Amino acid sequence: MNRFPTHHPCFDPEVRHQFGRIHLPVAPKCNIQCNFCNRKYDCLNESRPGVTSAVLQPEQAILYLEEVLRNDPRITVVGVAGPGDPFANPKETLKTFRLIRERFPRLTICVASNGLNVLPYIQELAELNVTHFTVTMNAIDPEIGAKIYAWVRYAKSIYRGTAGAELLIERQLETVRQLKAHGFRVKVNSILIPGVNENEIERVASRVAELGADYFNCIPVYPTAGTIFEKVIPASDETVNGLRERLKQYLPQMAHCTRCRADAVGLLGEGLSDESAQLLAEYSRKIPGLKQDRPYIAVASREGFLVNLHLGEAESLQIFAQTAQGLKMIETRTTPAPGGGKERWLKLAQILGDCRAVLASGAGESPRQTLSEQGIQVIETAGIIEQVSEAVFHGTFIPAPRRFVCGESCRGDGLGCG
Ligand SMILES: C[S@@+](CC[C@H](N)C(=O)[O-])C[C@H]1O[C@@H](n2cnc3c(N)ncnc32)[C@H](O)[C@@H]1O
Ligand code: SF4
Ligand code: SF4
Repeated sequence: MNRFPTHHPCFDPEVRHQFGRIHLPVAPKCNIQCNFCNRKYDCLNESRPGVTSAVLQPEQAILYLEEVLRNDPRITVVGVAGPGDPFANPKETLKTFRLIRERFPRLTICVASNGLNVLPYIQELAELNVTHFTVTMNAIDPEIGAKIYAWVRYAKSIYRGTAGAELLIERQLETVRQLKAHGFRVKVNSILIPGVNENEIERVASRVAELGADYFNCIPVYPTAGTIFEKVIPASDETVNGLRERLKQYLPQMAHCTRCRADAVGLLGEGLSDESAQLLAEYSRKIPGLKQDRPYIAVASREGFLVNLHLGEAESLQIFAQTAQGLKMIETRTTPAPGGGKERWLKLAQILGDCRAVLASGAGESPRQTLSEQGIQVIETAGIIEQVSEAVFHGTFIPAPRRFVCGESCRGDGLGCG
């Protein structure tokens, strides 16, 4: 397969007014904390990296992609750029790429990462014909890196200061080297933070050029509320242009980056239109793989009015059907006793063989996966049974209020507040 398809509006500036890209926001978590980044999900009015109006599951992302591609033939590239890091969410990212390849064998796929956890996946990415890769590198010197990265989480440990920066930088450099060895087109983003790394960017450009990188994107920092660098004054256009002129001796320079949202759609510069935002919201509530031929849904409830029990806590589930007269409770079914690992969920799948979904206020990864393999979708939701069940019978769900994920939107270290 051709490893260098054209028509990437970021890598090939000459096509940027004809061809567009879509970012699929399937990667919410991050494994580092950059002191300029604040990943807030739900703001429609802010157009900056790290923002998305919804997060999609891979299966939802494919349905959404199909609809966008049907309506916008300018889109030739699909990418994952957060809102966190694609390889802090490797399962979701790779599943999304696999589904894209099954459905759209010729579409150009790109991905943007901080480079910390890419190495284990490079071979698979190459096999999936992911062709364009962006690595963000803001320093070569760990002392400077320590001013930019609050923490780095790697192999379940947290590293801070120069130790964290050193680990990250080493892996970023090795990532660029191996990506090139596997034939990717590699762009390096470097965020210019005045007073912190303005003298470092040239070192980054020169090192990654030695490793074979193709393209360099020096991006002025976007001062973002809630971050350590929220008050930093970005470099002037004149300074950025002057720096890019100097950097040309190492690599071709990208000068048309529009610092996109994690859910951007269309030509560069087109953030997220109201219609696209609506579509994204709609698909983020769709339930893929719902077996409509199964008549019932099961509900975990304490009292039979609200969905308010975790699946693992429910000693019994109430079974509902949709009838001409509205929602009707058919019966109650006892669930298998706790313990027994996957066996417990396989038994539950048998008990719920005529159900298309089970609604609970929460569920672990194991029941989700086991039940879904048996054709029963586990849906985390909350609220009045009649309302949420109605939505599920129509193929959509009402999400439970988002739970706080440590380190995701605060500046914490991902280890808890205690
Ligand atoms: C949100 S990140 C997601 C992908 C990945 N985590 C990464 O860092 O490359 C996408 C790009 O946005 C950049 N970015 C995030 N916050 C920024 C800010 N406040 N100003 C400028 N660029 C920013 C990142 O450095 C990265 O190059
Ligand atoms: S790597 Fe940095 S810029 Fe990218 S999402 Fe994580 S914190 Fe934000
Ligand atoms: S942020 Fe820059 S490099 Fe990334 S998609 Fe937008 S224009 Fe392209």
